[in-house]
Amino acid sequence: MNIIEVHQLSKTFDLHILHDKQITALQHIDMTIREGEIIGLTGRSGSGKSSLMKCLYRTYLATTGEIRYASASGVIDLVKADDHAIIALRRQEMRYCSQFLSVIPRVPAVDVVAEPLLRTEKNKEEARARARTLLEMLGLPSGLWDAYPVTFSGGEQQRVNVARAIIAKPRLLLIDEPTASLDVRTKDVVIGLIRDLKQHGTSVLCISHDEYTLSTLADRRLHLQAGRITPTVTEII
Ligand SMILES: Nc1ncnc2c1ncn2[C@@H]1O[C@H](COP(=O)(O)OP(=O)(O)OP(=O)(O)O)[C@@H](O)[C@H]1O
Repeated sequence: MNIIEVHQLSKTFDLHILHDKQITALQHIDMTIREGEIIGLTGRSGSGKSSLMKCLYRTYLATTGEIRYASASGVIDLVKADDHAIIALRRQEMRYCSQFLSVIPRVPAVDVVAEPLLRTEKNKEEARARARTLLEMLGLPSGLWDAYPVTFSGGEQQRVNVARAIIAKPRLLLIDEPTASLDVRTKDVVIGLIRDLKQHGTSVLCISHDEYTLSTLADRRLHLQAGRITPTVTEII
């Protein structure tokens, strides 16, 4: 069964400060994601990968088209759904993990990671224990677990970000460059954790430029070129 069906999705930005110049980021996108499928999303810089992901997460509102999402409680069009429905989906079943951690001031790493569980789970200590397990698997030194991620290195922040994205086992995970700036061992851990999610039924759309990650993780690839999905990869990425 498809968890996502995208029909004729386009996204155009109107740049008011540039005298209403228009930038077309996505054009007539048709795509599907099956339950438990991992899709690798590739394409050159500026080809529209992040815009597509943000349209699926509704950070960006698509200009035209339809995104049918088979939620746990029925099919919903993510383009037309009201904001309350989108917020509920984000809390319960969809997660977007950008390349960069948006750091929450004065919240220790373990709570940043556990936060998606802390909202719902009664047993807060169990949620924190799960967060510590993930941080340990990802090789974040234990001395940093209670520190604030604002001062962490890029790779350390990325581990926190990935752990936070997967801790609540979302139904749909949109993840941008999860293995960039990680060493090979940690890369393998991230790949293993995302594969575990797939076993649990999670569908994943993963932007990556890393051939190792794509070849070991993705069931299928979609390639974007100037805002369109191309049937085959025709350019060097
Ligand atoms: N908020 C925005 N306002 C205006 N233009 C935007 C906005 N977001 C993206 N764009 C434009 O849309 C096009 C696609 O950008 P997008 O970030 O989706 O590409 P990308 O493939 O993710 O690139 P990268 O690999 O460099 O992250 C670019 O021309 C970009 O300038």
